[in-house]
Amino acid sequence: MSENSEKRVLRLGIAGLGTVGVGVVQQLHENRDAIYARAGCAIEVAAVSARDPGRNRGVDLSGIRWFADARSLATASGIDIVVELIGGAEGVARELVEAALSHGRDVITANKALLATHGARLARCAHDNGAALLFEASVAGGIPAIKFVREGLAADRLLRVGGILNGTCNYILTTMRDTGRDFADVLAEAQALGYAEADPTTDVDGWDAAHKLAILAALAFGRPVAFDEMHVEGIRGVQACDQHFAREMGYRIKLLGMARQLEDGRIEAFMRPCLIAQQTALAHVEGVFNAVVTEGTFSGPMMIEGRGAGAGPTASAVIADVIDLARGKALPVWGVSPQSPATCAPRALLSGAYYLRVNVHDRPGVVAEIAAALRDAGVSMRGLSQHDAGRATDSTVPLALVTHETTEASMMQVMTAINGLASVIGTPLLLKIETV
Ligand SMILES: NC(=O)C1=CN([C@@H]2O[C@H](COP(=O)(O)OP(=O)(O)OC[C@H]3O[C@@H](n4cnc5c(N)ncnc54)[C@H](OP(=O)(O)O)[C@@H]3O)[C@@H](O)[C@H]2O)C=CC1
Ligand SMILES: N[C@@H](CCO)C(=O)O
Repeated sequence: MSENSEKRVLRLGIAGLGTVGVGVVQQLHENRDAIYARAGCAIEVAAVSARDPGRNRGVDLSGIRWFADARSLATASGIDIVVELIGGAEGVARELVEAALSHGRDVITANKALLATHGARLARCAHDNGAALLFEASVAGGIPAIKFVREGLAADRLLRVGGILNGTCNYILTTMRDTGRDFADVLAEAQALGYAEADPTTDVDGWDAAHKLAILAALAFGRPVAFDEMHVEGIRGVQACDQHFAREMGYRIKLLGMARQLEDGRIEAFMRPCLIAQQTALAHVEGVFNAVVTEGTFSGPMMIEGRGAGAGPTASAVIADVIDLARGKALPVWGVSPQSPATCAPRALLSGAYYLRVNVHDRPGVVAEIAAALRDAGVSMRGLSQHDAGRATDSTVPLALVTHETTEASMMQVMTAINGLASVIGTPLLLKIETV
């Protein structure tokens, strides 16, 4: 941190001037007085970097040094904090963050992919070099999710952490339910509205939300999670009929992530579409909103909800980290000294009740075949529903059932058996019914 004779100034080097980077520059300008009062010093954008120096970004960058190579911000003079807002688990973002931390320079990032994938190594690097690594914006945009878990619940023993962590998916699922439209149709709308990327894979296949869950789990349980072992499923398999069945059965479909620590130290973690009871608070987190839920031994269940993306909310989280550093408040990355990653329990060990939807040829004996698959796996059915309204001109019809408590291993056996039936069309959809 620098001092001069007139006032203390904290100088930022911002890498990435897209949605979030420009939001940070704008908010630092528009909310200058309040930020000054809270930081106790002036915050100055001393340097920036992006790919295209010629692009008009709608903010005044005059007098700010431009770096063609973002990695130079790691060691350049006149910079107190590197703010990495490029994105991606590899490439320039990773190289910049590693170089800055190795140089003992504090880093703020919104990059959940980087933290979920390389968090263990980065935490060690920050620790070894006496640098801070802050990442409030990486989970759920404007919601202070990191501070909520790491600082607010520091005294508790958390039993689970999770939530609805992707606004694009929540928007698509909410709109499908409210309008009866199909996934592809609503995805196209989400892209036109700017919620989903042109390549929506990271969002709709669950990876963005899974990155965020990995970060929350690391904070909740004090050590990073082996991200490549986490069970991740997206929402592409959800059809309009599933929304219909879910409503009829008293549920809503949400892309939900949940992590729990098992007694043997392994982490049970999944990000997948789930059914949750429609009378719960989490079921009413709608549209682009996100929510983080925790359950602590001492604090009990809690939920915080808000905007999980966008320039304003995300920039506000980035600047909150800047203010923390200005106040001299930097904590260990995962709230405790660096630890080796925890392994994830295999998916088969999950248990609970399940929803299964199968598109079938509407002819005698089909239900008996499906019931036999459940019987053979030792799964007890709680209810079954079929609607003629869903019957297609080719006499195929969706059929949905819910089970009593069972194991994921048994449901995987059911899925294998059902997939082999001649009467089944397409891929059946299996959703966990999650108690929240
Ligand atoms: N958008 C959101 O709502 C949220 C985003 N985040 C995270 O924030 C980060 C930034 O996201 P967002 O602002 O949306 O991303 P954008 O795609 O809008 O912006 C990325 C920026 O990085 C710059 N960039 C790309 N490659 C390089 C490079 N090699 N060297 C220097 N600059 C480069 C781009 O330059 P140029 O403009 O010249 O192309 C652009 O300015 C990501 O980690 C994202 O996951 C987190 C929460 C919410
Ligand atoms: N693409 C994310 C926002 C960035 O984390 C979402 O839709 O929630």
